[in-house]
Amino acid sequence: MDIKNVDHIGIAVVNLDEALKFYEDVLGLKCQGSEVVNDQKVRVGFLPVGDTELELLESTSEDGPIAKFIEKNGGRGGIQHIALRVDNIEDAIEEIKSKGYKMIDEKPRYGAGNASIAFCHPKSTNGILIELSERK
Ligand SMILES: C[C@@H](C(=O)O)C(=O)SCCNC(=O)CCNC(=O)[C@H](O)C(C)(C)COP(=O)(O)OP(=O)(O)OC[C@H]1O[C@@H](n2cnc3c(N)ncnc32)[C@H](O)[C@@H]1OP(=O)(O)O
Ligand SMILES: [Co+2]
Repeated sequence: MDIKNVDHIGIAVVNLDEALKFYEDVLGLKCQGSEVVNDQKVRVGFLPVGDTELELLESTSEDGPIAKFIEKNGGRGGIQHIALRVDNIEDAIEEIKSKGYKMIDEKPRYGAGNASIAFCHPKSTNGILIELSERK
Protein backbone atom coordinates (compact mmCIF):
# COMPACT_ATOMS: atom_id res chain seq x y z
CA MET A 1 0.00 0.00 0.00
CA ASP A 2 1.28 3.44 -0.86
CA ILE A 3 0.38 5.94 1.89
CA LYS A 4 1.08 9.47 0.70
CA ASN A 5 0.52 11.51 3.83
CA VAL A 6 -1.86 12.26 6.66
CA ASP A 7 -4.80 13.58 4.64
CA HIS A 8 -6.49 15.01 7.72
CA ILE A 9 -7.09 14.64 11.42
CA GLY A 10 -10.78 14.36 12.29
CA ILE A 11 -11.77 16.32 15.39
CA ALA A 12 -15.28 16.00 16.80
CA VAL A 13 -16.68 19.32 18.05
CA VAL A 14 -19.94 20.10 19.79
CA ASN A 15 -20.42 23.30 17.77
CA LEU A 16 -18.40 24.11 14.64
CA ASP A 17 -18.81 27.90 14.70
CA GLU A 18 -17.90 28.02 18.38
CA ALA A 19 -14.84 25.78 17.86
CA LEU A 20 -13.63 27.86 14.91
CA LYS A 21 -13.17 30.86 17.20
CA PHE A 22 -10.17 29.13 18.77
CA TYR A 23 -8.74 27.60 15.59
CA GLU A 24 -9.08 30.79 13.52
CA ASP A 25 -8.92 33.70 15.95
CA VAL A 26 -6.28 32.23 18.26
CA LEU A 27 -4.30 29.69 16.20
CA GLY A 28 -4.62 31.78 13.03
CA LEU A 29 -5.69 28.86 10.84
CA LYS A 30 -8.21 29.53 8.07
CA CYS A 31 -11.34 27.50 7.54
CA GLN A 32 -11.62 26.86 3.80
CA GLY A 33 -15.38 26.52 3.89
CA SER A 34 -17.77 23.97 5.29
CA GLU A 35 -19.75 21.11 3.79
CA VAL A 36 -22.60 18.97 5.02
CA VAL A 37 -21.93 15.28 4.34
CA ASN A 38 -25.35 13.69 4.80
CA ASP A 39 -24.01 10.17 4.45
CA GLN A 40 -22.00 10.69 7.67
CA LYS A 41 -24.48 13.02 9.39
CA VAL A 42 -21.86 15.73 9.81
CA ARG A 43 -21.06 19.31 8.96
CA VAL A 44 -17.35 19.59 8.25
CA GLY A 45 -14.96 22.53 8.35
CA PHE A 46 -11.47 22.14 6.83
CA LEU A 47 -8.42 24.02 8.08
CA PRO A 48 -5.23 23.36 6.10
CA VAL A 49 -2.01 22.98 8.13
CA GLY A 50 1.09 22.40 5.97
CA ASP A 51 0.40 19.42 3.71
CA THR A 52 -2.44 18.16 5.89
CA GLU A 53 -5.68 19.49 7.35
CA LEU A 54 -7.70 19.57 10.52
CA GLU A 55 -11.23 18.38 9.85
CA LEU A 56 -13.66 19.76 12.42
CA LEU A 57 -16.80 17.64 12.59
CA GLU A 58 -20.13 18.75 14.04
CA SER A 59 -22.98 16.25 14.13
CA THR A 60 -26.13 17.04 12.17
CA SER A 61 -28.11 14.28 13.87
CA GLU A 62 -28.49 12.81 17.35
CA ASP A 63 -27.74 9.31 16.09
CA GLY A 64 -24.71 10.01 13.91
CA PRO A 65 -21.17 8.73 14.61
CA ILE A 66 -19.98 12.13 15.85
CA ALA A 67 -22.94 12.53 18.22
CA LYS A 68 -22.24 9.04 19.60
CA PHE A 69 -18.52 9.79 19.98
CA ILE A 70 -19.23 13.01 21.91
CA GLU A 71 -21.80 11.27 24.10
CA LYS A 72 -19.33 8.51 25.01
CA ASN A 73 -16.66 11.15 25.64
CA GLY A 74 -18.68 12.78 28.39
CA GLY A 75 -20.20 15.46 26.17
CA ARG A 76 -16.84 16.76 24.99
CA GLY A 77 -15.22 16.72 21.57
CA GLY A 78 -11.86 15.12 20.81
CA ILE A 79 -9.75 13.45 18.13
CA GLN A 80 -12.16 11.02 16.46
CA HIS A 81 -10.10 9.69 13.54
CA ILE A 82 -6.93 9.99 11.48
CA ALA A 83 -7.22 9.93 7.68
CA LEU A 84 -4.38 8.55 5.55
CA ARG A 85 -4.17 9.37 1.84
CA VAL A 86 -3.92 6.34 -0.43
CA ASP A 87 -3.36 6.04 -4.18
CA ASN A 88 -6.05 3.49 -4.86
CA ILE A 89 -8.72 2.98 -2.22
CA GLU A 90 -10.21 -0.20 -3.70
CA ASP A 91 -6.78 -1.87 -3.62
CA ALA A 92 -6.16 -0.62 -0.08
CA ILE A 93 -9.49 -2.04 1.15
CA GLU A 94 -8.79 -5.40 -0.50
CA GLU A 95 -5.27 -5.58 0.95
CA ILE A 96 -6.52 -4.91 4.50
CA LYS A 97 -9.32 -7.48 4.18
CA SER A 98 -7.07 -10.10 2.57
CA LYS A 99 -4.64 -9.80 5.48
CA GLY A 100 -7.47 -10.57 7.89
CA TYR A 101 -8.25 -7.12 9.25
CA LYS A 102 -11.70 -5.59 9.50
CA MET A 103 -13.01 -2.72 7.43
CA ILE A 104 -16.14 -0.81 8.54
CA ASP A 105 -16.64 0.14 4.90
CA GLU A 106 -15.93 -2.62 2.40
CA LYS A 107 -16.70 -0.24 -0.46
CA PRO A 108 -15.61 3.39 -0.82
CA ARG A 109 -18.10 6.05 0.27
CA TYR A 110 -18.46 9.71 -0.46
CA GLY A 111 -16.12 11.94 1.55
CA ALA A 112 -15.99 15.71 1.94
CA GLY A 113 -14.49 17.53 -1.03
CA ASN A 114 -15.48 14.59 -3.26
CA ALA A 115 -12.88 12.24 -1.80
CA SER A 116 -13.44 8.46 -1.76
CA ILE A 117 -13.23 7.25 1.82
CA ALA A 118 -13.44 4.03 3.84
CA PHE A 119 -13.01 3.46 7.58
CA CYS A 120 -10.98 0.64 9.15
CA HIS A 121 -12.45 -0.81 12.33
CA PRO A 122 -10.70 0.38 15.54
CA LYS A 123 -10.50 -3.27 16.69
CA SER A 124 -8.10 -3.91 13.78
CA THR A 125 -5.96 -0.82 14.33
CA ASN A 126 -5.02 -0.89 18.01
CA GLY A 127 -7.89 1.36 18.98
CA ILE A 128 -7.62 4.19 16.46
CA LEU A 129 -10.33 4.92 13.91
CA ILE A 130 -8.41 5.15 10.62
CA GLU A 131 -9.96 6.59 7.48
CA LEU A 132 -8.49 5.82 4.08
CA SER A 133 -8.92 8.67 1.63
CA GLU A 134 -8.30 8.86 -2.10
CA ARG A 135 -8.49 12.27 -3.75
CA LYS A 136 -9.25 12.51 -7.43
C1 LIG B 1 -16.90 13.48 6.31
C2 LIG B 1 -15.89 12.38 6.38
C3 LIG B 1 -14.62 12.78 5.64
O1 LIG B 1 -13.52 12.81 6.16
O2 LIG B 1 -14.79 13.08 4.42
C4 LIG B 1 -15.62 11.93 7.82
O3 LIG B 1 -14.54 11.88 8.32
S1 LIG B 1 -17.01 11.44 8.68
C5 LIG B 1 -16.46 11.00 10.32
C6 LIG B 1 -17.54 10.34 11.10
N1 LIG B 1 -17.86 9.04 10.52
C7 LIG B 1 -17.47 7.87 11.06
O4 LIG B 1 -16.86 7.80 12.11
C8 LIG B 1 -17.88 6.60 10.30
C9 LIG B 1 -17.22 5.36 10.79
N2 LIG B 1 -17.51 5.13 12.19
C10 LIG B 1 -18.36 4.15 12.62
O5 LIG B 1 -18.87 3.37 11.83
C11 LIG B 1 -18.61 4.07 14.09
O6 LIG B 1 -18.43 5.35 14.66
C12 LIG B 1 -17.73 3.03 14.82
C13 LIG B 1 -16.26 3.37 14.77
C14 LIG B 1 -17.98 1.62 14.26
C15 LIG B 1 -18.17 3.03 16.30
O7 LIG B 1 -19.53 2.81 16.33
P1 LIG B 1 -20.35 2.76 17.68
O8 LIG B 1 -19.91 3.88 18.55
O9 LIG B 1 -21.78 2.63 17.38
O10 LIG B 1 -19.91 1.38 18.19
P2 LIG B 1 -19.37 0.91 19.55
O11 LIG B 1 -19.66 1.88 20.63
O12 LIG B 1 -19.88 -0.46 19.71
O13 LIG B 1 -17.81 0.91 19.33
C16 LIG B 1 -17.13 -0.21 18.93
C17 LIG B 1 -15.73 -0.10 19.49
O14 LIG B 1 -15.04 0.94 18.79
C18 LIG B 1 -14.54 1.90 19.70
N3 LIG B 1 -14.62 3.22 19.08
C19 LIG B 1 -15.73 3.88 18.74
N4 LIG B 1 -15.42 5.04 18.14
C20 LIG B 1 -14.08 5.12 18.14
C21 LIG B 1 -13.15 6.09 17.67
N5 LIG B 1 -13.55 7.21 17.10
N6 LIG B 1 -11.84 5.86 17.82
C22 LIG B 1 -11.41 4.69 18.40
N7 LIG B 1 -12.24 3.75 18.86
C23 LIG B 1 -13.56 3.96 18.73
C24 LIG B 1 -15.42 1.78 20.92
O15 LIG B 1 -14.74 2.23 22.05
C25 LIG B 1 -15.69 0.30 20.95
O16 LIG B 1 -14.62 -0.37 21.55
P3 LIG B 1 -14.84 -1.49 22.67
O17 LIG B 1 -15.73 -2.50 22.00
O18 LIG B 1 -13.47 -1.99 22.97
O19 LIG B 1 -15.50 -0.75 23.79
CO1 LIG C 1 -12.54 12.40 7.89
